[in-house]
Amino acid sequence: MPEEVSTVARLRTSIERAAALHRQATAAADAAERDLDRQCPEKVDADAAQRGIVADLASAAARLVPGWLGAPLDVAPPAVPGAGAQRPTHVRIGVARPLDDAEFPVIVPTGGHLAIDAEPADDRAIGLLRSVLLRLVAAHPAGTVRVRAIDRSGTALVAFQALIPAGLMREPAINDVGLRAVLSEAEQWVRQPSRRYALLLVIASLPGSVDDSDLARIAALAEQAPGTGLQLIVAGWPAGAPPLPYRTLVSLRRRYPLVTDPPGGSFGASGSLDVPVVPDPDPPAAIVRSVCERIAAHTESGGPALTELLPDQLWQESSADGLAVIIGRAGGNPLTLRLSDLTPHWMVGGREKSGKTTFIVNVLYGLSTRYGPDQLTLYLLDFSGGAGFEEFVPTGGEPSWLPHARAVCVEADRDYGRAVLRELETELADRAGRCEDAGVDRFADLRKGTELPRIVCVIDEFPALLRGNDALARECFALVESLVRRGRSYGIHLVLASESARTVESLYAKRDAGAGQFPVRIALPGGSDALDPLNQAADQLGLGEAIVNTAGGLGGPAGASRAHERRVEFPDPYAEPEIPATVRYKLWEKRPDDRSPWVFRAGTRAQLPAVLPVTTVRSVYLGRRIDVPLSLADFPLEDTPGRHLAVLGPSELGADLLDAAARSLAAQHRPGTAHFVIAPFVAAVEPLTSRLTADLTEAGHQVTVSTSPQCPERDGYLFGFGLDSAPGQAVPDLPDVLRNGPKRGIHVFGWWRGLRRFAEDTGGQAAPADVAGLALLNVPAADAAVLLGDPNLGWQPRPNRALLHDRDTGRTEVIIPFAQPGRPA
Ligand SMILES: Nc1ncnc2c1ncn2[C@@H]1O[C@H](COP(=O)(O)OP(=O)(O)OP(=O)(O)O)[C@@H](O)[C@H]1O
Repeated sequence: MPEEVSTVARLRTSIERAAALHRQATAAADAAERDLDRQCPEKVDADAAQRGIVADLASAAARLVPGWLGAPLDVAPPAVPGAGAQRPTHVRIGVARPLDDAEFPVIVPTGGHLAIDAEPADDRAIGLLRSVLLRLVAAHPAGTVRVRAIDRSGTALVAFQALIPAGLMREPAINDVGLRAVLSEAEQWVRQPSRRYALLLVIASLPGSVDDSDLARIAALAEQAPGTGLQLIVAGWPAGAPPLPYRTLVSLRRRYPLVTDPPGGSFGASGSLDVPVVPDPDPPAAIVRSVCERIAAHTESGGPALTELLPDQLWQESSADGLAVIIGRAGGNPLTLRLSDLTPHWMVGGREKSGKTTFIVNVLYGLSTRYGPDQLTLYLLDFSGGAGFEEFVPTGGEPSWLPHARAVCVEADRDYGRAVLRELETELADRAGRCEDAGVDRFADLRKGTELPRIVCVIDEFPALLRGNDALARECFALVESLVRRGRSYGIHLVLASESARTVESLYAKRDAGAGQFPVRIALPGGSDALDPLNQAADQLGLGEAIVNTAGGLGGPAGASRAHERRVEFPDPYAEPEIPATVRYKLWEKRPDDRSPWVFRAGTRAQLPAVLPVTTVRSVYLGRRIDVPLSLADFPLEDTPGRHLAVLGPSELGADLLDAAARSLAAQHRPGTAHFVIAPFVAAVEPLTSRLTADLTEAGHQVTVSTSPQCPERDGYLFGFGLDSAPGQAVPDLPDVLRNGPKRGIHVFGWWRGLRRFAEDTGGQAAPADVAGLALLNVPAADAAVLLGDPNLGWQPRPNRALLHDRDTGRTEVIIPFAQPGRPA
């Protein structure tokens, strides 16, 4: 709302300025006439004064309509078309001649519309329309204006045709179907205007079948246009229809052309400009064609492309003193931004779909082409819910990856985010130790004696990681704060992006963190909160534009030049998707080794790998730990009392966990050296236990299936599926087996769907002493806290996660449990 108000206010100011010029002209002409009427002896002087005023008006107008906007169009072109740096605010429509030999330009604001009203056969209307269109097309910075036209004849705009292949204009609509398509597009524009482009809706003539509802839609567009970059230029508006809102009318129906007040302004009491007006003539078609061809050529090579951000040769730079990357174009030139001691971390803000991921992806291509993997390591975490970094990891159809990437979190999970932050903190401590040993305190100095890559960790939508007040959020917060504060000295850099960058304020609100740690702020559309609250530089950005501020987001005095702040245009790398695809492939081909990044997808099931580690003490493998390399979550089977595992919770993953445990043990035994006793107490698990039995038997193991299971005397494993359904006591002497089994090589693995039966079967206690391993699936939080004797446990059951507790080591961790192949995620 405030934006609309200020747009309307600006519109009004510029209109009033134009109106004031005209009022002065009228007043001057009136004064001159009065002087003449009085047959004043000073008539000659009055004429001179009047000419002086007209000359002043002409030069004032010239300032508002420089170059193409105001110059006569039938002579040599006034300037290179499309080279303007600013959007036009006014455009000339003709000249006013208060005296036969003195004239000044008549100009109208581009924030309002232009309606031209003439007899059907009067060619002056279409000539004026073409003249205004030409001026606007030529004066806008190349490629920043789009033209949509409606022209029943289909021929009025042929001279502008070169704009069509350049994507700046479409074939004019010639009938009501085309008209409605154009109106729909303009309505969409008004709802979601681009700040990068202006839209000219040119109506050279309306189709004969146009009806009142079409006219109402056009009028509504005119009404809603101010502030959106949409301007209507309309010839042949039906005489009986209500006037278009916000328009200046040039009426050519009368003997003398009449120009009405511009919207929001007034020439005087009559409501029109009371001096003779000569509308601009039709511009020569050759000039129109040449302007459009040049604009089209500019446009094709106009917007920045990904290739502009990339070096000619891969991996030529050293990161010892910092990382540098071209992020886009500012004022037509490439703009380089650094991750270094002075600008260690960047913060990127922008509303949903403002191009944050695109901006970051550009930066990643720029960095990874300049620096080799020995100079740069990347950690990429996407909490935005998109698939932002998917292209950097192997996928089904595309085996390549970014060789610099160590970990890529495609579907975010706070546990994995914390794992990455912990790894970075460990790395930071290691580097700090190395610096101390070497007696240096800058990364650049440490690098003199050793090869060590700089690390860039990108966290898209980082507030998702820090939000909340649970232990995990607090730990992440502390880790980010530590990395922000100390990373610069050890070559560790953060790029944090968010829709609401304010979250980060709390990071540096703490005195010791210091706002200076985030000197680089990058505000995309809607990303003003990445800047200082008083800095409005990002209020008017379009897609593909950003404000880059290297002074912590601070603006400066109004009107002062800001050396620390640039407006940047950055490319859409997917505009030509084969370019990033080729770059990725080249980088991958040049990879120094075959280690692909660790890829984390929160919802993806984990499966028992075919090859397991060889260890002195046998372990069961139950899932993946949520650490950076997603290491195996194991439960070692020492021979001490209680080395058994209880899987708890009704989730069907309970059976899968026992299955993984059995298979992992089978893989560690030579055939014939272990006895597996399988006890399926619930019908639903029988397909699974049948497959398991068959596979273990095929591998040469001794397998007994029974619902009245007996424990082997030595070296055997009992797997009870759904023990809570077992009639009476499922396993004779279970408490004794639990206590004394392990020293005979006997271990029990049981899945109880309810906690009470588990307690009864294992000794009647809430936290049985003789089962050291607990894997909790969907066990309610309160029960879990009691079971583990930890009121601050904070375990919340969730899909595809289990809580693994080893009473003997005291370790409790969230794991991704192994699931049966084909188990839906
Ligand atoms: N420079 C650009 N030129 C043209 N289109 C662009 C440009 N940058 C981004 N876009 C387009 O804008 C859309 C949104 O971009 P992107 O996904 O990068 O935004 P985002 O802010 O990361 O979104 P989200 O809020 O989902 O995280 C995409 O369709 C993208 O192609």
